[in-house]
Amino acid sequence: MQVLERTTTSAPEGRAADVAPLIVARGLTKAYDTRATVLQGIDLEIQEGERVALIGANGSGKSTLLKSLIGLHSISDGTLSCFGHPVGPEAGRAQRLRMRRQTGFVFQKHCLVRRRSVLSNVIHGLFGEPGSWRAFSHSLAPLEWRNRAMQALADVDLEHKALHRADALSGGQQQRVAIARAIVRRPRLLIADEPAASLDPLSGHNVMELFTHLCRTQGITLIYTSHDMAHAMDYADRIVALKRGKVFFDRPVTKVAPADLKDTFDD
Ligand SMILES: Nc1ncnc2c1ncn2[C@@H]1O[C@H](COP(=O)(O)OP(=O)(O)OP(=O)(O)O)[C@@H](O)[C@H]1O
Repeated sequence: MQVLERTTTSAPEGRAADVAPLIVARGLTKAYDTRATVLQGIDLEIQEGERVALIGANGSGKSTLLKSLIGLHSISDGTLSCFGHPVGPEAGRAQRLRMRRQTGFVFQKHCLVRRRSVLSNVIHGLFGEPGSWRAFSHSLAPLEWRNRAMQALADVDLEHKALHRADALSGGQQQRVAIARAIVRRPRLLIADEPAASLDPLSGHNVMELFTHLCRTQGITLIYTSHDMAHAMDYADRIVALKRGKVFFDRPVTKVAPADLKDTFDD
């Protein structure tokens, strides 16, 4: 693939400084049950085009925050808006669907359908579009969806594997297929929960480089969690550190010192 060179991080070019944030959270609080509050009054604004790394110790609330920000988890208190609209029960079905269409998801376990072709797996990213049953297989999908999926595969440099079975690919290649599945909707926002955690160092590096490339070329906003501090420092514009469900620090990556990272993980 063409994106092996390590690049320096910078905000995407051409971003207007005065546009409304893509995500605004105020006093965001989340409790799964009455015994423990997992997120405690999070204030956060994320601008369009930013790459934001969420870091923190196990159980600090990174995944919960990631999923809450886009309405996959309900919040217990506070306010939250995404794409300029409120997230939560007050958002109607049409609005939730609109939000989903603008968001791509990548998780540590890519959950591809092993026996299906790579192309079909990418087309599965179009479930939720009108006529979704056609997204079941590439042979049912309209030409326009197949073309979009081939373009997404080209973006992750896997066009040549389109008709291979998903389980015939390496772990790193399968994660790139999962990224193609996430970007086939042409999302404004990509949410990635430990996207490189199950990959070897080189494949992990390639996946993070690929995110950087997609964000730069397609203007996608990226929010990802990582336990790998090199992945946080090298591929984000900004780091949000959580400690016991609160924001411990939130600053541009250029202003994060090694001591900040150490303090994040100290008890
Ligand atoms: N579905 C759930 N139901 C109940 N409690 C949950 C649920 N998901 C997470 N938790 C709890 O919320 C807390 C934060 O979990 P979360 O997965 O958000 O943390 P994390 O920082 O992503 O952790 P890790 O780095 O281990 O993935 C933990 O105490 C966890 O047990």
